[in-house]
Amino acid sequence: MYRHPAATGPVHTVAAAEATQLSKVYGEGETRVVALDGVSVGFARGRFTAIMGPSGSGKSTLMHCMAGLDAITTGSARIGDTELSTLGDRQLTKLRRESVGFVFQAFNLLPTLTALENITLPMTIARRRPDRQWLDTIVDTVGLSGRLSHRPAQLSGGQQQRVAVARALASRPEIIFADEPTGNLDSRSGAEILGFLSDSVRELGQTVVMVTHDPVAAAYADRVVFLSDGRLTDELLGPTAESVLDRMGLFKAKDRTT
Ligand SMILES: Nc1ncnc2c1ncn2[C@@H]1O[C@H](COP(=O)(O)OP(=O)(O)OP(=O)(O)O)[C@@H](O)[C@H]1O
Repeated sequence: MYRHPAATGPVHTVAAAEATQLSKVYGEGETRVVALDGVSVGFARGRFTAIMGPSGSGKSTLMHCMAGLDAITTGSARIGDTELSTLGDRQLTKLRRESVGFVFQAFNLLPTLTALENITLPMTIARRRPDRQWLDTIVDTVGLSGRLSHRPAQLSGGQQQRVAVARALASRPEIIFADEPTGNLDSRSGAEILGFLSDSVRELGQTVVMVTHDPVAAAYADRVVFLSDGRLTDELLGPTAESVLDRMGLFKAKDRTT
């Protein structure tokens, strides 16, 4: 099992990441916003979870807090056995580099590097030698074999996002967080990316958490958790696009009656 060097206490984790009574407050006085209000949720190992909810419900905040990109106000956020609030900036940077993979809506590739250099960049920075066989598997999985020496500007949006997915997978992180990974893609490229993310879970045992607005995207996940006004309000196992839509409709109907 993964164990961060800074971790203390007993090993008891089944979740790759877990929030317990997690609250996040931005600002103070008149600008105070409670973005997360006592959220408790676990993201099981080797599972694909989608986070859904209306705009402003706290989806990105939850992802950022769980990924150690944003400090929590109260409660607990853990990756593996590591309590993020106990880590200093340097330890957090190390944890993000070693244990977390990211895929963002804007592909966030370095324009001067080739596809291969972008994929291996986090490991280059960490001075870790990539596992050649693993790298080949990933590059094959995302269908980039013929494009490794291309720079991002020479690749389509879908191919750039495939590079970002390969980069997230390359170091076999404890967990991958994807924030609207198909937001900038046409539906065919989007479906490919979602297919790669779910393949990485089912075939490679990766843990993936994805924020999305799209019921079709959410249907690739094993489980959907719904946020509303900073609270976890519902969840759906084995979602289909129809069941997600249905559930979202229900929320809208509830909103109208309260
Ligand atoms: N840095 C910040 N400073 C102040 N308030 C913030 C900050 N980031 C987010 N918020 C507020 O926290 C709440 C939750 O925002 P968040 O971005 O997590 O929502 P979201 O569900 O991801 O929304 P969207 O679907 O529109 O991306 C919102 O009310 C937002 O305005």
